[in-house]
Amino acid sequence: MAGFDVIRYGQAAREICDAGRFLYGRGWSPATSSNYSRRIDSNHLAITVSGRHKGRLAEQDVMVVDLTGKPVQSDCRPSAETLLHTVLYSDNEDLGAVLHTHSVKATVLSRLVPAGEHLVFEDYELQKAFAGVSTHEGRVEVPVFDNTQDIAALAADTRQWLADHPQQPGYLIRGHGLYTWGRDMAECLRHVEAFEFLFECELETMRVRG
Ligand SMILES: CSC[C@@H](O)[C@@H](O)C(=O)COP(=O)(O)O
Ligand SMILES: [Zn+2]
Repeated sequence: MAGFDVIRYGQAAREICDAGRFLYGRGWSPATSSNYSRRIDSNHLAITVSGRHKGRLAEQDVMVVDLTGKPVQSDCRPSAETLLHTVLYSDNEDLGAVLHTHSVKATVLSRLVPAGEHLVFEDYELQKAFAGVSTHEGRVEVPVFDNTQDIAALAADTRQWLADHPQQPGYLIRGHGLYTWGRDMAECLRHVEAFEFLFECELETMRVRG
């Protein structure tokens, strides 16, 4: 007994591999950066093995962990940032996928937001690409957490923030990248694209204003 449905694992692994090819192709997951996960059931998720090239993922590059981040039937090491994924799934049973990317725009913009401030998207039609947003007339607040190698501490900080702001679609880590999530992989990929478009708009606005 695997302890999880192997057919669902196979489907999750294929979705993760396809997402990797797309995100690497767009330049948003360079040089083995990034990690991706997909829920299998209420207690298991499929997640990328640490250090793998995201543009060339195959099924053996995707493993199963439980919601504490413990590997299930695998000798591989899961993503070093597994806890940033598991806290999201633990606190939201409707969550089906999490994508972490390292684009140039996310990285640069995260360094330009002053310490203690959020990035705020306002009056962009494309905000409606985020789940639950039906008008441009709202605010999407994106917190910027300081980067750290202490992933357990960062996971605790992100968990607290999400508990206080349950509708937000993602967060940045300064000088590092984006975390976003969705009910399924399609929604999660849409969120990555929406963030990237909005990051570019913000950076271009700053450039034009000087
Ligand atoms: C290639 S440096 C990026 C890593 O330090 C990390 O931030 C990352 O996104 C990938 O880590 P991984 O352990 O492969 O999931
Ligand atoms: Zn990273």
